[in-house]
Amino acid sequence: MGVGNVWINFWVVLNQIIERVTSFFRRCAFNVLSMGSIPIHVAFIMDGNRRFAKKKKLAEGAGHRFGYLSLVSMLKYCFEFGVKYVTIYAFSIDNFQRSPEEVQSVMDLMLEKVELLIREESLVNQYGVRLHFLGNLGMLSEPVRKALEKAAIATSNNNRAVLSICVAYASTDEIVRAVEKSCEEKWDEMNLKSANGEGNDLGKELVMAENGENFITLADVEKHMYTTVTPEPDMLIRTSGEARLSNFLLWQTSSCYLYSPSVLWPEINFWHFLWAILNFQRNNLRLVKKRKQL
Ligand SMILES: CC(C)=CCC/C(C)=C/CC/C(C)=C/COP(=O)(O)OP(=O)(O)O
Repeated sequence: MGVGNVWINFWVVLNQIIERVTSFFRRCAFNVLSMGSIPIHVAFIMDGNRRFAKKKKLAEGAGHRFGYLSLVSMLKYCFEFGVKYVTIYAFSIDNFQRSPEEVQSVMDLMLEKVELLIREESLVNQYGVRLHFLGNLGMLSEPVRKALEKAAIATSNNNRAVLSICVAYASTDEIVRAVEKSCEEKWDEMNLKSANGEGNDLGKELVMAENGENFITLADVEKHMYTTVTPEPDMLIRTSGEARLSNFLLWQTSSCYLYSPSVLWPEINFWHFLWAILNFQRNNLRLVKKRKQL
């Protein structure tokens, strides 16, 4: 055996030992934290990828590639910790206004990684995660849309957790669409009543509308949101120190704990995640009370 091979074997074994030791410490830390409340649903705004590339003097696209690695680590920590739902802001409708090269580069990355995520041995299958894509998917190119549909179908039998990936997403777009659908549904219902000669009911509804009562209810709108498969997030982590929602889950986050560490997304690590959970646990009692009052 050459000296080169000895070194390679040494590195492989060393990395395995490091992974086992860190995994042991992770489990210890999780066991301690599990005594407190665990968020059921965590959402991420993965901010700071381009700034990371700039800081490290890398090509812009490299920032998003490193960002993907952080995403995989965060998913692993979430699912190891027992989080059941994770939602990520992968591409906003506003992001389409970036240069065509950048849009293409993120789309290529998404295509490549979604293919990886549905492989048999992937993290998604290891943790039994169903992939759910939400947003105005009609804005995507056909190959990307087809790849996302394929991934959703390939993971549809996984039932231990859900990863919702928001692509071509804007919360205001989601709300407008849900209100439109609710109105259409209501009009159809009224037309049916009128066709069945139930004029009285129809009359009552028109009087209600004239009196300023709601023509459609919160429940009507909620039924048409993209997020019906998940409960509301308990914690939203946005990296790079920004404490804004940037049109992400505006409807769903009224009593969600927002945590915004100053670290850039590709730099986020286990300790940031742990610290986020600790902060969540400190604030959760107050938020649970608030939710009950709503
Ligand atoms: C399979 C899959 C879902 C892959 C997703 C990969 C990934 C990390 C996408 C992030 C996309 C994005 C526009 C992030 C925001 O950072 P930014 O570009 O706005 O960076 P900045 O805040 O520094 O400008």
